[in-house]
Amino acid sequence: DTGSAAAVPIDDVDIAYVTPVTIGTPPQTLQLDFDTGSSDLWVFSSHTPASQVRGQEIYSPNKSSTAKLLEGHTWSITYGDGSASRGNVYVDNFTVGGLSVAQQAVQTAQQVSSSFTSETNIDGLLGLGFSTLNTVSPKSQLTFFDNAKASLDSPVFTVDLKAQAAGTYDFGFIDKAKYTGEITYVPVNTNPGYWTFTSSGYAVGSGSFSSQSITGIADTGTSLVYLPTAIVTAYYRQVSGATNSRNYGGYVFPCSSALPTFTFGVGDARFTIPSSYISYSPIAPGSSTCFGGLQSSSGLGINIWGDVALKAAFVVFNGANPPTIGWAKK
Ligand SMILES: CC(C)C[C@H](NC(=O)C[C@H](O)[C@H](CC1CCCCC1)NC(=O)CC[C@H](O)[C@H](Cc1ccccc1)NC(=O)OC(C)(C)C)C(=O)O
Repeated sequence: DTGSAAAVPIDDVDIAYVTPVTIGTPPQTLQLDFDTGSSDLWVFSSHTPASQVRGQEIYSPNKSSTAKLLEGHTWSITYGDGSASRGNVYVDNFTVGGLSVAQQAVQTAQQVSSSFTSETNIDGLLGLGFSTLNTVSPKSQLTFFDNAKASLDSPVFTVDLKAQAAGTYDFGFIDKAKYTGEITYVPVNTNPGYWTFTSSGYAVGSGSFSSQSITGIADTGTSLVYLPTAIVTAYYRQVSGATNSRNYGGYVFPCSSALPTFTFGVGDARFTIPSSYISYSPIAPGSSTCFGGLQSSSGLGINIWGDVALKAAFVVFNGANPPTIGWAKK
């Protein structure tokens, strides 16, 4: 089996991407944020209080002839940005881009935090991290990828995110038309459950490449790139007027400033993030001060290669044993 579905930016700065999925019988279509940085599949549902729903599509298990309540199971999750949700669990038919899983655990929200309510374009999340991170209790549940893996032609999914355009999530195959040159694979550390790998170093603009190990997670659910402070200050030293603003919570700079590119290494391969991705967005609509797409990870305790980096590559998440991650130019 294989599957392929679109990854569509939800706004004009690619803060997140959503992918259509269908749940139940007859099929109910929702737009989910596919997230390699977590491992819960949860949706806005008929159990979500109306006061917390603002236009999101919902899943109604009572309208699905194949839905079954997972008795006594609950879930509760809090993400890095402080947003949270919790609820109960059903199993039902679940399809992504032609790839179906018959008894997928679908976590129905009974409570979502205000940031989810206000994010009207996201109807829920589909976790693509390792199932060890799943929060369902008393028995944790498998991700869609883990459930589908045995039926896939190859135990992989690939991520091709684009700037202000629809990209794709492919399951079970590697589409040669989506990348150029070779794919460079490196090991993945699955503890505690992210796709953690080690980059071989970085360069700012046309500067020399600094070979150093940068261990971090490949996270489709994080918008920006968060790296060690020394690297980030070296970058913004090349940007006139850049400051690390406590007020705006990170590096900002005059939108008119010239920005260097940022290159990162994976093994012997080199990937360059265009300046336009790092000139992320004005701090407010129409402002001449811009917020950087590269920020310090010092407060996070983990380095994160988010969408700003993933957009610059074609990435293979290889779920074989042992798992690896592959990066290619496109
Ligand atoms: C609970 C654990 C098992 C897993 C958990 N994993 C994570 O927190 C990482 C994961 O990738 C989560 C997944 C996101 C949660 C919030 C909704 C969107 C998905 N990432 C995160 O928690 C990181 C948050 C993102 O970076 C937000 C996302 C966003 C999207 C739309 C609108 C506003 C904000 N972007 C964001 O803040 O962009 C700015 C900085 C430009 C404003 C953890 O490590 O704690």
